[in-house]
Amino acid sequence: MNPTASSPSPTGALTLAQEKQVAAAAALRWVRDGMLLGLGTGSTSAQFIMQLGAAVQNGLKVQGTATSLASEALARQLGIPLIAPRRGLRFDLAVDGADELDGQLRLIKGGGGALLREKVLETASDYLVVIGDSSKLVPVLGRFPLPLEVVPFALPWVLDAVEALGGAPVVRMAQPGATDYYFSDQKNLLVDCHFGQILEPERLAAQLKTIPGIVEHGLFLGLAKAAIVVRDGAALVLRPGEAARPATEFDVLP
Ligand SMILES: O=C(CO)[C@H](O)[C@H](O)COP(=O)(O)O
Repeated sequence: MNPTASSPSPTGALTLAQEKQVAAAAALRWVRDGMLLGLGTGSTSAQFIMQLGAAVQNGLKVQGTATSLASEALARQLGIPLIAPRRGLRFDLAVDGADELDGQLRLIKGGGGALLREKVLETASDYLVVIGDSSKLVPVLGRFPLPLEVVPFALPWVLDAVEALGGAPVVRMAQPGATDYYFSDQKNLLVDCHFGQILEPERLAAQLKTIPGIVEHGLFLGLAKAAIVVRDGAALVLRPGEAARPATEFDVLP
């Protein structure tokens, strides 16, 4: 699982919790009046939602839809206007964390259990920016186990199928050491799968799509248009095929 928020960052300058705040602040600069926003899930997204809430209290006019009940509750508590899913709804910008991202902005998501709503909402977004502390950018995906959202009835066969693909599946429990399962907001199970280094994420994603009972997998491929990660205490903007560059106050969405 991810390092804890109070862990020192690999670059040592800030704690990971402080890095999440820095990444969230850089993403907030991309938000403009009138935008419809997708709100992510997890500790980094919570930082973004809290900073967005403060901006809304200072007069920023946006509306959002959250990728989890937890993020929805946080946004509501902060006074961020929320919109329910409806036909034709598209978001100008979605801001979310990730468990891992590589240089092509391919992601593993779902450590917070919200991968299904995240994929739905981020597919309905014109622009997804991933925000992360310095632990999230990796050369090759796969150190973090790949989460799958699974219909409970299908669990035994999904476990067999994942093993047949060379994975080592672990059903997520409600708490470490608990005997009851973790359930998603949709009342499905989460299965965390160790595949070793995922050298061909597109191939694995296609294979997982053929397994009945897997509602969605945590590989997000071709969805993120940018990432904001923190290195040496500063936010860097990554875009596929471009050199990393410092985030600046002049950044706007392309
Ligand atoms: O995919 C997610 C939730 O389903 C999160 O974005 C991911 O787990 C990262 O979380 P955090 O920001 O707490 O490290």
